[in-house]
Amino acid sequence: MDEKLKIAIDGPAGAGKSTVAKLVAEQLSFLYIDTGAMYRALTWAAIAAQIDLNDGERLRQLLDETTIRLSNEDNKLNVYLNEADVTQQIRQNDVTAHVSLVASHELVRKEMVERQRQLAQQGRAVLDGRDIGTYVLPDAQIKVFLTASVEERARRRFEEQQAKGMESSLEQLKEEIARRDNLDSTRAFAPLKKADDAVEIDSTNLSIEEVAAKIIELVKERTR
Ligand SMILES: Nc1ncnc2c1ncn2[C@@H]1O[C@H](COP(=O)(O)OP(=O)(O)O)[C@@H](O)[C@H]1O
Ligand SMILES: Nc1ccn([C@@H]2O[C@H](COP(=O)(O)OP(=O)(O)O)[C@@H](O)[C@H]2O)c(=O)n1
Repeated sequence: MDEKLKIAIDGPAGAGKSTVAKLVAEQLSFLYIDTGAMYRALTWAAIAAQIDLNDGERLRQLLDETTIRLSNEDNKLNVYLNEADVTQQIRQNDVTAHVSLVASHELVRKEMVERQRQLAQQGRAVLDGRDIGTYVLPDAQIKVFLTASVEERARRRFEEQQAKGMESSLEQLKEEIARRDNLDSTRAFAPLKKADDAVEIDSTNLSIEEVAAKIIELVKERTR
């Protein structure tokens, strides 16, 4: 297998990208790079520093002063911002509500994409996000566009939040997901969209294991 093999998984919120990317990476012993966690970490830092999230130049300045490290310890993904563990904080509702605005700025994206390409250079890797197959790694050998109905995606988030003991409403989650998808797919720079050469997988009626198996099958087909 190619030492530099890359798997790009893009798609809307709640389609199962991170869950499946992590599983595929584990099964194939690839590095897993959660690019959404990087945008979330910057958003968390910007909120903490009370920066205007419409100000792309200021956000870029903050990013330039900030290190974001993704680490995989004991099968758990941890995210460090200037070496402080922010793994839990970046999943908070206020970060989720503002991350697409932060990620819409071209100045922010250019630097994030640089960092993501550098991380991916380390070897075989699975990256998940919104623009991996179209922009970050247009030459990735395997590209998947993972979707599911908005109802199913909201249901999954609802269950996830219930399990964590977080207050939430299904209707609100559906609205929030639809709003974020809209922002992500209509932004001017590197919007969420299926790459022409990506394989679309609709996970609405598939289990996590079934989606992972389909991706591993694609890898086997392409590397035969
Ligand atoms: N195929 C699936 N069937 C059922 N639940 C799923 C499936 N894929 C993911 N999930 C669950 O849905 C939630 C959202 O998945 P996640 O991987 O965070 O999505 P994304 O990274 O695309 O936003 C998680 O709680 C996950 O366990
Ligand atoms: N490659 C990426 C990854 C995430 N993002 C942004 O970051 C947000 C959070 O990404 P995520 O993958 O953590 O989102 P979830 O779908 O897991 O909630 C997305 O809604 C996008 O606005 C992006 O613009 N480009």
